[in-house]
Amino acid sequence: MASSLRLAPSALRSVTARPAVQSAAYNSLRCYSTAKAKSLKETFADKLPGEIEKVKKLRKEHGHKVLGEVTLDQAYGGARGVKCLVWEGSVLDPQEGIRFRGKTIPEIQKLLPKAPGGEEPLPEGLFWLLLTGEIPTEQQVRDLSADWAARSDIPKFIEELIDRCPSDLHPMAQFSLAVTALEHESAFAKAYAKGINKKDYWNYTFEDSMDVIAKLPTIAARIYRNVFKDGKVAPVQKDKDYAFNLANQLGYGGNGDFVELMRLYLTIHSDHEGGNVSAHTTHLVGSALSSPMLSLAAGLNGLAGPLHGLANQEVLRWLTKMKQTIGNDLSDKAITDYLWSTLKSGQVVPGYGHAVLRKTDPRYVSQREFALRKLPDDPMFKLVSQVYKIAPGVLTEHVKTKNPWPNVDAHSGVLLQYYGLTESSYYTVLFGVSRAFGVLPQLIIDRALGAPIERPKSFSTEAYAKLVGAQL
Ligand SMILES: CC(=O)SCCNC(=O)CCNC(=O)[C@H](O)C(C)(C)COP(=O)(O)OP(=O)(O)OC[C@H]1O[C@@H](n2cnc3c(N)ncnc32)[C@H](O)[C@@H]1OP(=O)(O)O
Ligand SMILES: O=C([O-])CC(=O)C(=O)O
Repeated sequence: MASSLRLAPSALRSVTARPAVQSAAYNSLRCYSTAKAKSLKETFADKLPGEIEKVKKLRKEHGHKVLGEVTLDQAYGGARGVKCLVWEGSVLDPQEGIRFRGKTIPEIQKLLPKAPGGEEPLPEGLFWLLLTGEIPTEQQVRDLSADWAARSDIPKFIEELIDRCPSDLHPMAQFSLAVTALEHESAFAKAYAKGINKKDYWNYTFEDSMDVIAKLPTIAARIYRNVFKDGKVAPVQKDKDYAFNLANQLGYGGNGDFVELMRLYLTIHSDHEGGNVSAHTTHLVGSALSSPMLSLAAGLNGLAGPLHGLANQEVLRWLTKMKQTIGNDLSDKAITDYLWSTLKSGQVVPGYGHAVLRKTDPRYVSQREFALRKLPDDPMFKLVSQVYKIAPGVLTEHVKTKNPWPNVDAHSGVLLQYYGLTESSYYTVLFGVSRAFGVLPQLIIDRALGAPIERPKSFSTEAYAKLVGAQL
């Protein structure tokens, strides 16, 4: 691995050449500052040789050390706790929650650049942080907004593909279809077909990742406007930030609080280390050198499952049904009874529990704080707060659940519905836009570090029995 990790001179040279798509709009936005800031690609390329050396040294000196043992229960139990993935952007502590490159959510809320007059961090800054480990300057973030806006056009055939989807095809299926179809634009796939040196993989992965992220708001908004509104999508405003454009294309750009919510939402839903279904899938599919488009689409298909990202849709539906059942009676007893009726019918309480977390998710906390500031009197927020008071006790009494506390999905829907985005079947698409900000930086890093094809070992039950000395 060691020698294959060195960066080809061609890859280093090409980082300074901006892709043609950045052109006019990009240059017009340079008015934010006259001095040229180092671009994201240059920053990453500068750091790369050091990162490669770091991993090389670590593996050379400690590669033989044992990280832990794997029990038979872990093999049957969804590989919970097995240490076998590398993920640079974030690490999840069961008690404390997520840290992005070592920084907590309150810290990144403080440190990352904001939009003029805004309070929430810009997701552009988070993407920069996840890829490079550095906090970008305001100008670097503005340049990134401009770069993405300049790359945002989607091919006509993808517009038509989305338009031809039946309106009762789930928005996540439409989203995944459109992202898969972006394969047509993949610089990585085209270069690979021609034949490229493996040391150049990251360069094409970077360009594809930037293109995909840039196009997601237009794709996501087209799905929303087709399924739920008049089918018309506003053009991307090239001088505005990413979250503003997403909000505006959805049809909510006139509400500054919703735009701020999108900035927070896209930032906090991005990354949750490498083992969750969407991150792991994107990484796994990418390890076969499938393009970033195909890898992300695979991850989105995983995010669309109800135990993962679709839980945000399930939470709002569950809360709405609860409201229909208990009406205005938000007493402890009414909520307790409803929770037990869900559990006794063999269903999960959506938005509660987690495979790793053992405390309230800090992403839940940051959304709750937003709600306390912006919508303290909203009836659905009051219901969410009351469930937060009661559910952990009920789930503890139920015994089964290892974590009785709420996760990110327990709070996101209530914020969206407050601003009029009530179509819960759409919610996971927004999660998917954000998740691209977490999984694509790692895909670039994977290719830059020469990560191999992923292939863990499996056994049949008979073979495991033999391995542990059991008679079946
Ligand atoms: C962005 C995200 O993906 S965050 C997670 C979103 N998903 C949800 O909110 C759905 C509800 N929660 C769950 O289903 C689970 O807590 C998961 C999928 C998140 C984690 O699953 P696990 O790591 O297997 O949880 P855990 O070890 O606590 O599960 C033990 C048992 O408790 C049950 N359990 C866990 N959470 C809940 C819950 N919220 N309601 C009822 N039962 C639960 C499990 O189904 C399992 O039951 P089983 O033994 O009959 O199979
Ligand atoms: O970490 C997990 O398993 C699920 C989760 O919260 C996420 O992916 O955001």
